[in-house]
Amino acid sequence: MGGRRGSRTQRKHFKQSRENVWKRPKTESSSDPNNPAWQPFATQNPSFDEYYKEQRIVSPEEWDAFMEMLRKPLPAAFRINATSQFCEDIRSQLANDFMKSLQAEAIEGGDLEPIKPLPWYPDNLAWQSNFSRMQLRKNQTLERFHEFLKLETEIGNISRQEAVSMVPPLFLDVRPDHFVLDVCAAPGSKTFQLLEIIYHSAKGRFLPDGMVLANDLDVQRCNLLIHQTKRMCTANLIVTNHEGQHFPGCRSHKNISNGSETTNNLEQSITQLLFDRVLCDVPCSGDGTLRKAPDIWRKWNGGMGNGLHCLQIHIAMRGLSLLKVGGRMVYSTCSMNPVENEAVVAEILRRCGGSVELVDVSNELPQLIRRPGLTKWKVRDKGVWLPSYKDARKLQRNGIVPSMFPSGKNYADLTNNNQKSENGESVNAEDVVQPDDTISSIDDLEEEVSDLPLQRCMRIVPHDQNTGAFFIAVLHKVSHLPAIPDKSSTSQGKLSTRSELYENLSDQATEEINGLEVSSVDGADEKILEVASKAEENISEMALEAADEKISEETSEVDEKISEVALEADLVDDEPAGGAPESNSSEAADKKTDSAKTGEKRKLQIQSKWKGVDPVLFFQDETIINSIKTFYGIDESFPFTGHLVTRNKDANHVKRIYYVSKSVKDVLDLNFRVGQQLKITSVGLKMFERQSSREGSSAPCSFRISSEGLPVILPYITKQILYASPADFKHLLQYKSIKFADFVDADFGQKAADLMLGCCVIVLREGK
Ligand SMILES: C[S@@+](CC[C@H](N)C(=O)[O-])C[C@H]1O[C@@H](n2cnc3c(N)ncnc32)[C@H](O)[C@@H]1O
Repeated sequence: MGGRRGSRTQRKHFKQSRENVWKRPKTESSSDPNNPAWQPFATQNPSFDEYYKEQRIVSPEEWDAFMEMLRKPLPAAFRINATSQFCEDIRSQLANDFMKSLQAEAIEGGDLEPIKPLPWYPDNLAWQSNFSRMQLRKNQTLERFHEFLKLETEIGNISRQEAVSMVPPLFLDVRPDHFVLDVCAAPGSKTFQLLEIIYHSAKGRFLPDGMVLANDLDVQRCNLLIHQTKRMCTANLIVTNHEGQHFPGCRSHKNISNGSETTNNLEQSITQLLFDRVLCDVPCSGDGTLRKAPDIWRKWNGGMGNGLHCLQIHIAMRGLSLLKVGGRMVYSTCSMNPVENEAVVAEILRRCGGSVELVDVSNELPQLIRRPGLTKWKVRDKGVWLPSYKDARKLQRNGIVPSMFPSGKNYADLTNNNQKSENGESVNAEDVVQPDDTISSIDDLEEEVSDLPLQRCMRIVPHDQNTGAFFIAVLHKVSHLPAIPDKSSTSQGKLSTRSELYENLSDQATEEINGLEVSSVDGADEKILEVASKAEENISEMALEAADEKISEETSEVDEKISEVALEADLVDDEPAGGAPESNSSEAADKKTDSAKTGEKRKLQIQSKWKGVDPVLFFQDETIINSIKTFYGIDESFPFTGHLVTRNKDANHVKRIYYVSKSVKDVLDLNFRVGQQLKITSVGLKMFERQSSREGSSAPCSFRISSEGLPVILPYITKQILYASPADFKHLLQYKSIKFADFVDADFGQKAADLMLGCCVIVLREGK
């Protein structure tokens, strides 16, 4: 493993295992029970039983209850969007209407409570219904409730999300001014939740000071995320498409403004993209979702977690390196497997050597039932139990690494009697055995126990509170990460992992310091001593920075490849479902022939560092901005300068103008300064759109306000805005055209007649 080659293999492995979780093969028979070919999913798998019984994730006495719950369909869960203006109405409709009206149906089905708020989720904002998704879809009596869920989801007032998947963001302790990185974010349920938390805790201020950067490796899944988060109408989100383990460092040495800043603001602009909070909800084997995706029963095998372990460590390590000192990171998976969970956490704690602590959160969310993390577990490979790395060596299991085991020990380090193995690692000669040596009985083997406080991790199991399973660990960065050698996975003479880069770079830095120290002692040069001590302080930072540069060079190559593939597959060139400012915007190409469109688009994309991705540009055309300001009478206090972005360099052909928060603007500024390291697939809130109708294009202002952006700018609009009575508002919705004289409120009719040609805003006046 390690290096680019390793990560590609891991990605392939991930994609294969991913299918287990999300896809049912097309060839499989339909789910119609009247079809004779139909077979229900087998909800058993002997290897699963053997594996988890041995891992003791639940006690032997609980085993049957655990398995029984795993075989039941998962109840539907959803969250009310705390920032929605209808939040209170929805909560009360659930508590006062649906809780009662669904009772009869629930009793018939043997459940006591039809729907209930999840007791551990703050403010009764998350609910669980004891009806499965299937029941909701099929049962006539539940139709009204199902329709309610569908409609409110579409509008963005509620989000359907598995109950346990709501847990990780709650442990992140996000505040409104935080910069949050969601490293593996698609399809975006937790991103949406994070944005909600940021907005809700900002308590109605103009826009929160914080932002969320949602990243995912998979461009198609990024589009799902964009679609999902579009319902939030946010200016505080950036969506990027990178490998999490190689996420760019964005560190600038220069502090140059784009010309839009005052000196005061310039002093405060950021020089490195670091985050207050990081969520690493990493790719995993997903067996915690068995109740939702029962096809996993058939495909599950004990090796699935082993193949993801190293990738998970790399993503988590990158997350930690992008976390500010003092910041919090949550590592989570929807897998029950200790190799993907406790083993990963243990390895990152070892690599961070005291700079990162595992937080005891037992006092947080006390109503959430969870189990402490394991301190002992075993590794299974190709049907054989391996209690320690020593055993993996004996059996020459190349895919097994020391970090998968509780001690994390590479036993070769502990002996004097060493020899070099094939891959350059030391092996105790006594331990070298033939591959056909087998381990007969697991009971004969020595059991490893971790000495790290892994009981502070949390495992949620299904039968504790009728949910799916999840694993969560909360980490706190107390100081800069050290330069750590990655002994567990080193291949000789090759820099392949980030930690190896750290090691190598930190060695160089140490040599420099040693040199300086010698000369300073010899020449008693105080200046040199000062520089030396400063250099020493900065070792890990230097290592990080140089590693970032190396990694980001490598990443851009691979990411360009991904872009090419996406372009070929027409993923990038299509207008996305949500219409957000994705890389695929086709602004410049409007009203041109297809080939001219393609030519122009390619030209624009060439200006971008990322192939197939239109660059994000600050929109600074004063003529257009002033015409918008004047036409809508936008109050001077509305922050315009530097907050408008587009994907098109040619102002005459800009079709959409997006609005970004101050936090996002700062990140975009930095991204320019560091040579566009971020591959941005979506950013900003669509605020203005060029009028396309004939009447509209002859209006004094050629841009209309988009409905997504309206809530943000509404309080600042002083012209082209009218307040209608409910009766007139209804008429406006009902009829395509109305004569001014026909409005019920004559004054409203007169004001409407006085409007300038073009877009206007009609606000519904409160009725009686
Ligand atoms: C468990 S899912 C994340 C679910 C998401 N956090 C949510 O709540 O909706 C894992 C995600 O990781 C992405 N992924 C896989 N390998 C990755 C990598 N190397 N870097 C970043 N993302 C990756 C997958 O595309 C997938 O969307």
